[in-house]
Amino acid sequence: MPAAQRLAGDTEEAVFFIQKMDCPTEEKLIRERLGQMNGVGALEFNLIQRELTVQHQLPSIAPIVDTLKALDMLPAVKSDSLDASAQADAIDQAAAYRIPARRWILLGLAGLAALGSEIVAWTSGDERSLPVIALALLGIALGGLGTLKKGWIALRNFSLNMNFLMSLAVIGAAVIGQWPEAAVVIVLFTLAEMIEALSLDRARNAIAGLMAMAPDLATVRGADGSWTSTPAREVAVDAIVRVAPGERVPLDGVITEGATSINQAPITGESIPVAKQPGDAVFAGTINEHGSFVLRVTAAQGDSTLSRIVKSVQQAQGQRAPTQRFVDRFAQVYIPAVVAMAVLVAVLPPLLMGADFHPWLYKALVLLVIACPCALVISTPVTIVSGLAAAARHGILIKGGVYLEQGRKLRALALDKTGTITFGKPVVTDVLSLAPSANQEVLLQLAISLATRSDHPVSRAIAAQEGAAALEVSDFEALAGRGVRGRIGGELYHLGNHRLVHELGMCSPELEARLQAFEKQGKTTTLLCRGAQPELLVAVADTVRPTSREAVAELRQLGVHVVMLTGDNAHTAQAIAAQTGIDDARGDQLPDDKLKAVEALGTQYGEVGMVGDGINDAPALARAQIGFAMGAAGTDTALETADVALMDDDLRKIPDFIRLSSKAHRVLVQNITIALGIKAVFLALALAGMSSLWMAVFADMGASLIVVFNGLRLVRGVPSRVG
Ligand SMILES: Nc1ncnc2c1ncn2[C@@H]1O[C@H](COP(=O)(O)OP(=O)(O)OP(=O)(O)O)[C@@H](O)[C@H]1O
Ligand SMILES: [Cu+]
Repeated sequence: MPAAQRLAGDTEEAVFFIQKMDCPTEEKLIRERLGQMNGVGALEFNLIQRELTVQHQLPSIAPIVDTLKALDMLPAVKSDSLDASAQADAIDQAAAYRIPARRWILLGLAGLAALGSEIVAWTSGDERSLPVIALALLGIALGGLGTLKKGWIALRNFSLNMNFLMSLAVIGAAVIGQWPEAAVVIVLFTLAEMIEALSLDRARNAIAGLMAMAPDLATVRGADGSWTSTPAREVAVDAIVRVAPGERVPLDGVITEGATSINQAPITGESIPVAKQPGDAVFAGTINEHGSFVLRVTAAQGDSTLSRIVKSVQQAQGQRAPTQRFVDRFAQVYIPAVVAMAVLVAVLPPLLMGADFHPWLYKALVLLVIACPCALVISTPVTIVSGLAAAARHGILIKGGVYLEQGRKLRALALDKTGTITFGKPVVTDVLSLAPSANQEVLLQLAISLATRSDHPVSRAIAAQEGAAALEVSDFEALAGRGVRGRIGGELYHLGNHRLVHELGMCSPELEARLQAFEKQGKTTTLLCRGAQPELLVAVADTVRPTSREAVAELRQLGVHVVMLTGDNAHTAQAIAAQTGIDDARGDQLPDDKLKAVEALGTQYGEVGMVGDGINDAPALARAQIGFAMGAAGTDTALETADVALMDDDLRKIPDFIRLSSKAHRVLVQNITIALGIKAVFLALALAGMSSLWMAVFADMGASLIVVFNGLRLVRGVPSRVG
């Protein structure tokens, strides 16, 4: 197979919708032809969406279209970076594609003709009488011309594919006088292809079904204040939309009036209603339970969180998972090997042993049918897509089949504390003046003035304190992992943690003892230092999420070592870890320490996952085999950068993800075993002369159906938490 050329410099991209591309054999054919064209680079196939993405450097896409047409692929242009106006050509064909009734009727008639031919041959005892041949030809003409045509194209392009093998088998059967059998085989094969196309549609619908959750219409306020029903896709950002009780939210937005509770299951997978009030974000597709409310639209329909989830799942399934790559490589060797074997079977026994020519030729034809790896090749993508779709429904967005396959191998998981194990919304619990003479009010005002300038959760907690108005701060600077500093009224102040105080050389045994008392209660301590003197101590406490403890226990059951990595001090880390059931907690971690910790976990345990907010742990997240982000429904970056994004803040979704990964793995192994097992059985039967052609086709069809339905089983859901 020609490798895709590496194109240097800028490339253009065109996306085609190819209705006829529903079997991996078509992919192979296209890959072989387009791969040889000058100026064509990477090709990306998405069989389930029937999409082909071509990177190229051609002045126009016409030659690509011509090549595809010559292969009888009937491409429709979905997008073309050279010609933006081409876009409308085929946007929703994938969704609208159905097998036309005409084809089913033709196939039914073909089946009757084939059956008739079989019956006449059987009752008359003559397989080569005129009526038998006429009926068989009728069956082939009605049901098999498509296959024969594709077979001919494959032959012209020297591509050994399923259609070619089938055509050869049918022609071979006719040549040796097995007319009824030739007709039955081709009808069965066509039927199998149609059923396979249908089942792929089901896999695709698993994804499209996600999108269908957002309503098409929105009630929008016009300039005159009246409400009109408008198609959601036409509603612009900042429009004002009303949502009635029981309705689904049509677009992403922020509530401006009214309060309600919303079932966010379509986004987060969690059906417990969430209370919403003005200022809260709501998502397209979620269900408004009680109140009626008004929202200001924050994203057009195509950019809504739900759309982005769907796009992300579609992209994810376009990338090949490791098993799929293996299966594809295997198929490349398998087909030629079986074909070579068929040739030997047809030629050797008659030549060497003077055996009868006919029975061996027949066996060879059966082998050709068995050579079709369709079931094998289709089994993996169907399983992966089903798994990705099931996860998305459960509020877990997996960015590629790779991660779905890898999840079950996780042996260690590093968690960040603030916002991951805890809510990340600390509140001030204690304020303590360290200099007895000083005025605490004034010190607190200074602390608030500095804290107001920072977005760090600890600073935000302090800034939220009641106090006199914030003072002017100059030379403000944030000190990562430590705190902040700035000048107020000409004097330099530091506001930061224990580490900062040490680095400034301001700690004392007395202060140490005071700090420890708070830290051991799981509180985070912050000190305000004037010049060279710590003067005010502020302790803040964060609440552990109730789901964290359960998640940690489940992870441990799954054999995953859980580690807490936090920038907070070691005592606080220990205290919070104890509340959560984590026995390995590491505090005082700067971003670089977190990275090193993840690396060390990798060598000690194997595959490592990391959950973080991506601010102070971006390097560690990138280094982990799987980087998780939480609460992705609200933040764009988390949705985009994580390998696996949890749409809400429930850590229990990680054990769910691992279980889904194990289940997907089991289904993959089953599918490969079934596909290869059936082939092996029929290989033996064929050589023993005990399999007929139609049995081989039937077995092939059966195997395809079994693996597809087995794969689709995954859509039904994420394995439950109990047990
Ligand atoms: N802007 C700031 N204002 C106040 N304190 C800060 C600030 N930045 C850092 N700190 C102090 O430094 C510590 C470490 O901060 P860092 O941002 O590295 O981790 P974190 O967000 O607290 O915890 P985690 O690593 O679990 O997310 C904080 O616990 C806090 O005490
Ligand atoms: Cu100290």
